[in-house]
Amino acid sequence: MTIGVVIGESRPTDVTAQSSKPLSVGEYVIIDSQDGQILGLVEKSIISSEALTDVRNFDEAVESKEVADINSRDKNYKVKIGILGFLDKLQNGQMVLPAVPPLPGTSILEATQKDLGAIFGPITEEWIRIGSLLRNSSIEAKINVNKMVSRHLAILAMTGMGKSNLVSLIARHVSSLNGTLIIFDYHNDYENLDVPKINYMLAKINPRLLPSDKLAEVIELRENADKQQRALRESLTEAVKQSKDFWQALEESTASFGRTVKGYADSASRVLDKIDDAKHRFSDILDPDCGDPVDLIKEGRVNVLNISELSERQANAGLSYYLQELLQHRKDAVWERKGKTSSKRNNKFLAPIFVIIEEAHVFIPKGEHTDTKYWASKVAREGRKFGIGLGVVSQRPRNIDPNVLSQMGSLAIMKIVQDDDQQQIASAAESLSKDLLSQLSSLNIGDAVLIGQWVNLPSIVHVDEVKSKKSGSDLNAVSEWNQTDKFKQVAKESTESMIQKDLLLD
Ligand SMILES: Nc1ncnc2c1ncn2[C@@H]1O[C@H](COP(=O)(O)OP(=O)(O)OP(=O)(O)O)[C@@H](O)[C@H]1O
Repeated sequence: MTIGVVIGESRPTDVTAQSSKPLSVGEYVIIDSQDGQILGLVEKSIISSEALTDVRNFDEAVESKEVADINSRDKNYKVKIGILGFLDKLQNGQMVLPAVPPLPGTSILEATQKDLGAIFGPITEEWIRIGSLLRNSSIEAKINVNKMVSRHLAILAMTGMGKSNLVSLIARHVSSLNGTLIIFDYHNDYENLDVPKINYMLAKINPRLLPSDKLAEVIELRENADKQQRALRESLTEAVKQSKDFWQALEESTASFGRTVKGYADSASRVLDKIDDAKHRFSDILDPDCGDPVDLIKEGRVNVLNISELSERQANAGLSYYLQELLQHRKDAVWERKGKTSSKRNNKFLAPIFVIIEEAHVFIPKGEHTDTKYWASKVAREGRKFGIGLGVVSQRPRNIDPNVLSQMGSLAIMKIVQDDDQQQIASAAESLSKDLLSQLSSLNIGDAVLIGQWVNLPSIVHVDEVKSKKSGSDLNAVSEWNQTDKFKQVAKESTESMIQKDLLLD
C-alpha cells in the first residue's frame, strides 16, 4: 500500500517524503525505487498545519483550529527516511546501499511481514524470538543465539527497565535448546526463574583451592596489612591444603608461625581471629569439603549461582575463580577434540557455555584492577575460539571497563537518560547511530535497541514480558504497610479477647 511519495532532494543515504498519515520514528518502510525495493527507517517525523502556522494570539488560534478541522488538506506529514539498503540483499544478510538516490516521486510503501520477516525473524533454530518490532508490532524480533554466545553480549539499562526480564527470556530459550547458561546472581533476582530443570545453588568457595592472596580477600584481611598477609601466606602450606580438617590445620599452622617467627605473634593472632570469624560467619559459602565448586554446575542446564550472600571482595574472588576454571574447561575440551592434548581431568563442558555477570560495573570496573576484570577480558578475547560467551548486565555502563564493553559484539540497550552512560555506550558500539542514541531516553519499560552481531539490522523492539518471573518487580510499600497494620490490628484484637477470657475465667 502506498503511504507516501519521495519529495525534494534525495541522497543515497536518506530521502524526504510526504506521507498520507503520520509515521512513527523507528518505523520501517519500503522505498519502491527505480533500481529495486529499498528498506528505509523513519528517522524524523514532522506534522504541520497550514491554518495553524503563524498564529499571533489565542483567539486567532481558536478560529484557525476551526478552519483546520474542516479542511482535510490542512495537515502536512513530512518524514525523513534513512536508507538501510536494498531489501532483497538485506533478506540475504547483506547491506548494499543504492549508488543512485531514489528519484523524487518514488512511492513509499508500508513494509509487510513478507518484507521484514526474513530480516528480523528468520525461521532457523539459531534465531530465537525476544519480542516484536516496536513500531511495526506485527513483526517478530529475533536474535541469533550462536552470535550471542560467540561474540558476547551487553544488556544495559537504567534500573527497573527490564534487564532481568530479558535475561530470564534468554534463559528460557537457552534451556529449551539444552544449552548451558550460568548466571551469577548478585541480588538473588533469579530465585523464582521459571525454567525447566533449573540448577539453582549458593555459589561456594573452597578455601583449599585459593592462593593465599585470594584467601586473604575472602577472610577479609585488610589489603595493606602486609604482616598478616605474610603470616597467612607462610601458613597456607601444601600440607594444610591437603589436610583432612582444613581450618584446624590452617589455625595450627598460623599459630605455629606466630610462635616461631620473631615479631609476628600479634599479626598471626589477628589472622587467627579473622579465620575464626570467617569460619563462623561464612560457613555456608566457605566450604573446604565441597570439592571443586565448578563441579556443581550442570551442563545443558540453566545454572543460577546465588552470590548475594558474598561480600563484594568475596564475590570477586569467587567469580574470578569460576571464570578462570570455566575458560580452562572449555580450552581443554576444544584441544582434546582437536587431538592436541588428552586432559587429565574429566571435561565437564563438552559444548559451548554462556556466562552472565549481573552488576558488571561492580566486578569489571573502569580504572581499577579486579581479578574478575582480568578473567572477564580474557574470556571476551578468547571466548570465541573456545566456545565460552560472556554476557554483562549493568545499570551503570559509564562505570564498566571500556575495553571489556567494546568487546561485547551484541548489545541490548534499554532506557538510559544519563548523558555519560550514553556516551560510553556510543564509544563502545560503532553501530549505534546518533538517531538510535537519541531514542534511548524516550524508551519505555521493556523497549530495547538491539545492535551488533546478534541481529541483521539495528532495531528497536519491545521485549516479551516473562510473566511468571516474580522477581525484580518493585516493592509495593503502600500495600505491604497496609497488610502489616492489619495483622497488628488482628493480633491486638485477639490478644485483648484472650485477656478478656482469662479475666472471665478468674
Ligand atoms: N518487556 C517487558 N514488558 C512489560 N513489562 C516489563 C518488561 N520487562 C520488564 N517489565 C517489568 O518491569 C519491571 C522491572 O523489570 P526488571 O526486573 O526486568 O528490570 P531490571 O532492569 O532488571 O531492574 P533492576 O535494575 O532493578 O534489576 C518488572 O515489574 C517487570 O515485570
